[in-house]
Amino acid sequence: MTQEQPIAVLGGGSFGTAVANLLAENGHSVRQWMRDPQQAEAIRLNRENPRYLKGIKILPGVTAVTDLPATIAGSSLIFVALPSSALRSVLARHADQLTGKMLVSLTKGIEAQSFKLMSEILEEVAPGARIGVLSGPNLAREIAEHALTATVVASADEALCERVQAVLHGRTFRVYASSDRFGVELGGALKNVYAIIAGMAVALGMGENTKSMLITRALAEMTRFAVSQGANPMTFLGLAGVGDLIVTCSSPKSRNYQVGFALGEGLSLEDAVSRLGEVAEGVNTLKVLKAKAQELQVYMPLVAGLHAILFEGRTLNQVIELLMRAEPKTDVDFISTSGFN
Ligand SMILES: NC(=O)C1=CN([C@@H]2O[C@H](COP(=O)(O)OP(=O)(O)OC[C@H]3O[C@@H](n4cnc5c(N)ncnc54)[C@H](O)[C@@H]3O)[C@@H](O)[C@H]2O)C=CC1
Ligand SMILES: O=C(CO)COP(=O)(O)O
Repeated sequence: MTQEQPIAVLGGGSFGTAVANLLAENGHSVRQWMRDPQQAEAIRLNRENPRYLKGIKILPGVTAVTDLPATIAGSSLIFVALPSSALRSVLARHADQLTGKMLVSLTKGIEAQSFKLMSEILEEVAPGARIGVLSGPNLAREIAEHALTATVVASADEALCERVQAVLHGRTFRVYASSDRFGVELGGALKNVYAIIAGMAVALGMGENTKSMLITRALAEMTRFAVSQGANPMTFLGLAGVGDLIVTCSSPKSRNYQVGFALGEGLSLEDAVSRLGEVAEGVNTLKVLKAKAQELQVYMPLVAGLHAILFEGRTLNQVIELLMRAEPKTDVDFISTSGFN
């Protein structure tokens, strides 16, 4: 019997660890690459990630490794769970090894200067690779603790979607397929910004009406932006759109929500981010999104409001006053202007 090649997961953080464990649970041999040799050694010895997902046992099928060229060479399917700020630089060094491989981005961010999504960076770095993204309401700790969870794999490459479904589907994890890679990936990146706002609202003791208004108007705003980029608004009604928006805006387990909550408690942005000690992609996404919306003249009052508080010295009360007094608008305007029915 031929032995299956190991599957690679790049990234030693919460999500890489959760996905590596899921794959191992389904009987696959997994190489989880991380840059920190001490962390890899600790996982080999204690079967637990010393820094992320504490208390979760890492299954024997997961091997923590630090040799990236060997990890890439040994796998035809590679999941990338690196922060958006690191993805390009880590993979560009090994571009010549990536031809023909299936690369699936788990990263929910946008590159600072270029405004590129992670799969677009992968395409640039590895033009000969087969590319997909995985996105949905997927809090790492809940996946690791076997909460029933669903996600979306998106790619124009149907065989890639089928392979990802085959390796990840399990007792507690369901994978839906989509051909709208752009919409699925954009949804995952944009919702992080609104989770910061939602966390802030909770810290400030705002009511349930307010939370519902925020989430719903956030969906309108992110869909409006996506439509301006040529995306299909229907994707935003799926798991990777409204699904991920709901979980990230309602859960104290979300790191972006935690940053917002800390801001609402009165911490500075710098202190909020350093208290977290993990990646909160929404902070960078906010900066690039505000600039892009302005350039494209897309109306995004929540993004503009959060940006004004964090980077332009406005107070929360000033921003709330502006938002509530803005001229009356129609409710689901983003659908009627899109050209989609
Ligand atoms: N944690 C979650 O619940 C989910 C996270 N994601 C996304 O996955 C991506 C990664 O997030 P997490 O694993 O949660 O982050 P994390 O903060 O838990 O871990 C980040 C990991 O990346 C490593 N890293 C940072 N810079 C690096 C570099 N230059 N080279 C190599 N490794 C580097 C860190 O050492 C750490 O192991 C983010 O884009 C996030 O939005 C997506 C879905 C769920
Ligand atoms: O993307 C996530 C859930 O789907 C995780 O969100 P945070 O990065 O805010 O923890």
